[in-house]
This record gives sequence, C-alpha cells and structure tokens, in this order.
Amino acid sequence: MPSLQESKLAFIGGGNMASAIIGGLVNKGVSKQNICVSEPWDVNREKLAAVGVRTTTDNTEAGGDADIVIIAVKPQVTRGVCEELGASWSNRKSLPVVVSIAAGITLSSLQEWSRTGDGRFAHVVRVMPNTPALVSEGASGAFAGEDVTASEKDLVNALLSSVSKATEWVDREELLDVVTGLSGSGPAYFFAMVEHLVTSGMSQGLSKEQATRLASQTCLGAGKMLVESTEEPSQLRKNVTSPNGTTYAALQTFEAEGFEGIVDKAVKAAIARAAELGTTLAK
Ligand SMILES: NC(=O)C1=CN([C@@H]2O[C@H](COP(=O)(O)OP(=O)(O)OC[C@H]3O[C@@H](n4cnc5c(N)ncnc54)[C@H](OP(=O)(O)O)[C@@H]3O)[C@@H](O)[C@H]2O)C=CC1
Ligand SMILES: O=C(O)[C@@H]1CCC=N1
Repeated sequence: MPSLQESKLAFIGGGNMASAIIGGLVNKGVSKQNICVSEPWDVNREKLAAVGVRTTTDNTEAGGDADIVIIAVKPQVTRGVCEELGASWSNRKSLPVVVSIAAGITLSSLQEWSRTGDGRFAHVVRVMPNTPALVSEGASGAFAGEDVTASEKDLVNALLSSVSKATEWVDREELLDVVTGLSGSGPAYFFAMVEHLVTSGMSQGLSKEQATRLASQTCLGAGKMLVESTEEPSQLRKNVTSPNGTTYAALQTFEAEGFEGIVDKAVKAAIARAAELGTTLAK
C-alpha cells in the first residue's frame, strides 16, 4: 500500500465537505497533483482548480487509477455514483480503498453498490469528518469493514489525521451515526450559538462586528481550553461561575429552559435522521 504522500486521491463530489478536506490536505503539504476531484458544478470546479488540484466532470476518470476514492456526494446521490464507479473498475487489477463520508449510508450498501462488473467488492471505510478539517482542526469518526487490511486502515487514518485533531475509530457501525449527531453536524451547533450570542449582544447595543469578534474569540478560547486543559468541561464551567454572579444567572436560565434536554433532543434527531437516510436509501 502506498503512503498517503504517494497515494493518488480521488474525490467524487467537490462541495463543502470535500473542499474542506482538500484544503486541509493541501495545507498539510499533500501533493496537489495527486488529488483529482470530480464535480459537475463549474463554480465549485473553478474554486478547486484555483487551489491547484486536478478537476474533472467525469467520475470514472477521477476514480480510474486512484488508490483512495472518497465518496463526497449527498447521500441521495451515493448509490448512482458507486454503481458508476464499480462498473468502471471491472478492468482494474487491484481496487481502490473506498472512503464514504455520506451520512447514514451503510457499509453493506456501499459495498454492494460499488461491486465491479466482474463481481469483486472494494474495501470500504465509512468516515464522518467535519468542516473544521479546512483549518486542520477537524474531528472525525471512522468504521472499517472486516475485509479492510491494517495497512489500508493506516492509510485512511493518515488521511483523516492530516485534517483532524481527533480521529475516533468505532467498533460498531451504528456509532458512526452518533458521531454524525455529535461532531459531524456539531460545528453548526456552535455556529448557531455564536449567531444567537451576536444577535443578543447587538440587541443590547454592541455593533455586529464587535459582537461577532467577542463571541467568536470566546468560542475559540473555550474550545482551546477544552482540548488543552486537564480539567473536565464541568470544572471549567464552574471556574467561570462565581457564586450568585453573572454566569450563575445565565446558567440558571439555561437550566430553567431545559438546555441539556434541548441538546440531547437535537443530537438524537441528527442520529435518527442518519439512520433514516441509511435505511430508506438502501432500498
Ligand atoms: N457538510 C458537512 O459538514 C458534512 C457533510 N458530510 C457528508 O458529505 C457529503 C457531501 O456533503 P456536502 O459537501 O455538504 O454537500 P455539497 O452539496 O456541498 O457537495 C456535494 C457535491 O457533489 C456534487 N455532485 C452531485 N451529483 C454528483 C455526481 N453524480 N457526481 C459527482 N459529484 C456530484 C454536487 O454538485 P451539485 O451541487 O451541482 O449537485 C456538490 O457540489 C454528504 O453525503 C454529507 O452527508 C459529512 C460530514 C460533514
Ligand atoms: O447535515 C448533514 O446531513 C451533513 C452530515 C453531517 C454534517 N452535515
């Protein structure tokens, strides 16, 4: 198995998540010449070409001689893309490792759909990255099929680690839907929180720019403390909360309005949607 630096990488779909991973890989010094992206929309293709990677509109051209093929299209499009690729691999002696980032789509569907014309199955790894991959601060979950070799797993791990600070391999496929609800969708929860902080700050007289800078840096600073400190998140929260002080007043409001329950409900809704995508699109 070639190393990540030597591997030819094909991205099928060059939208938000693929662009984030590609940006992170390029920032880490992965050769742009080794990355080919297949993307139908010319605006996205032009953005990716500006990064310096190769682009095409032909999925089979991108996936034709790649060592790793990253399926980065919407779950609803994944079947067609896999079938197209599988059919095109009948003449390949060794098959690429298929890495799917599609939310919910199961390993068995991915294997079946990408079966070659002559009946061979590619080795498939399901991955759930997140968009902070763009700034090399991603968090990813991964689940490999039993047929995936240790060196193939190492290669996927190297790919994920180059754009993620946390890469968690799970030992049950269902846990990948939990990763989706927590960290795959997670950046949006924090962006929503910042949006609401900014709205609130503005309603009390701060300018949009001031409120955005303060809220964003607070989010970054708290995040940095979470990953660098040896203290539990609950202790870090307590450290900010003076007895009967301002934070206490705010947290009391969170509690009274059921903040914990809202977060739990939201994560479970994302998990349920991932599972639903997996089952409905398998048919
Ligand atoms: N966004 C995120 O934060 C995360 C997304 N994911 C997963 O990543 C996948 C992609 O999501 P995201 O990047 O947000 O979606 P996007 O819509 O931004 O990207 C998908 C891209 O694939 C293109 N596309 C559509 N049909 C084909 C085709 N047949 N062949 C090749 N490319 C095609 C789309 O073009 P066009 O727009 O013209 O249709 C689009 O540019 C999803 O499965 C999602 O579950 C996983 C983790 C996080
Ligand atoms: O919203 C979605 O379905 C995708 C998967 C995780 C993040 N974005």
